[in-house]
Amino acid sequence: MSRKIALVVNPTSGRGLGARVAPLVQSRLQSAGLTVDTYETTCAEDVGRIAAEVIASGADAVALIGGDGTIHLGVQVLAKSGMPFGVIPAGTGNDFARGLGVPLGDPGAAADLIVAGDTRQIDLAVAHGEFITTVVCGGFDSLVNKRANAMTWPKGNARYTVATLAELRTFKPLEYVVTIDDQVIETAAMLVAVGTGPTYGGGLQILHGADIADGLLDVTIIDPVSRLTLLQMFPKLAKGTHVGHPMVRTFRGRSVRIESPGITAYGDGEPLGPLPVDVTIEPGALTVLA
Ligand SMILES: Nc1ncnc2c1ncn2[C@@H]1O[C@H](COP(=O)(O)OP(=O)(O)OP(=O)(O)O)[C@@H](O)[C@H]1O
Repeated sequence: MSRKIALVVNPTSGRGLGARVAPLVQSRLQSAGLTVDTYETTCAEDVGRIAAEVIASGADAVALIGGDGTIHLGVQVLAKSGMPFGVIPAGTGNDFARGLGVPLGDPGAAADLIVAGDTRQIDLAVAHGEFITTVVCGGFDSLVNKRANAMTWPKGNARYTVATLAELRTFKPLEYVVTIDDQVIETAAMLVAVGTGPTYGGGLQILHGADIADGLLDVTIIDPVSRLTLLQMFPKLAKGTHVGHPMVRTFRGRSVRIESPGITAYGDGEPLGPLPVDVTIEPGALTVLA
């Protein structure tokens, strides 16, 4: 009997990329002999509702066409369900797909991973009662995230560059208390980021070397640096070569609390709520086709 795949499409992801790649992905899956039921979301709430329907329908797996925001919504329902979950990246950031090693910019190749059907278990972080698939941040980066989310221009990752330059003009280091398991760190810092996946902001390796299946949270603290030094760090973040910089500290742990007054925590690029935020880990919570 052929495997039954539910293909859930956010047509608005990546400014319409989701809608554009859906027919190609559907026909690739069908020509490989899979039975495909396609669902198109009409609003954010549809993602979780359809994911729950799919789990109840007895489908063998679910594939999501979308970006990190759509995946975040779907994972709230798919986590701990045991339902194998594949991703066709179609967003602007695609950091979850990047962390999994799913090919970007090649929906056919991403669909082939779903056809292959190999599964593995990966970890999820939990913060403010939500599953997080990539990074929780609270600091300079959450201000950049907030500004970038509100921008309609420029398109794609260039938004983060423009937002970074704008925030840099006025940003001052923040006072933090960061608790990693039993270790309490009181420090001034530019940002504190924690999570399971290595990147955010469309490929910035803030948690360079993070293993999505090691049962641990990775933490990066960037200590107070000048605006120029922070700016110079961005190309290094893209390559992961910021690690080893004397003002970059990295840690691993099972629970992390970030406290700093007046800052909002972001998770998977979406606002989670004001700090403090407690981040914990759910090892192996998601079954992925990748
Ligand atoms: N029809 C829809 N179905 C699902 N979500 C929708 C829809 N219309 C708007 N949205 C909103 O779109 C948001 C963003 O979608 P998504 O993350 O897939 O794309 P993106 O923002 O282009 O990419 P990325 O998050 O990778 O930067 C979702 O979090 C949701 O709130």
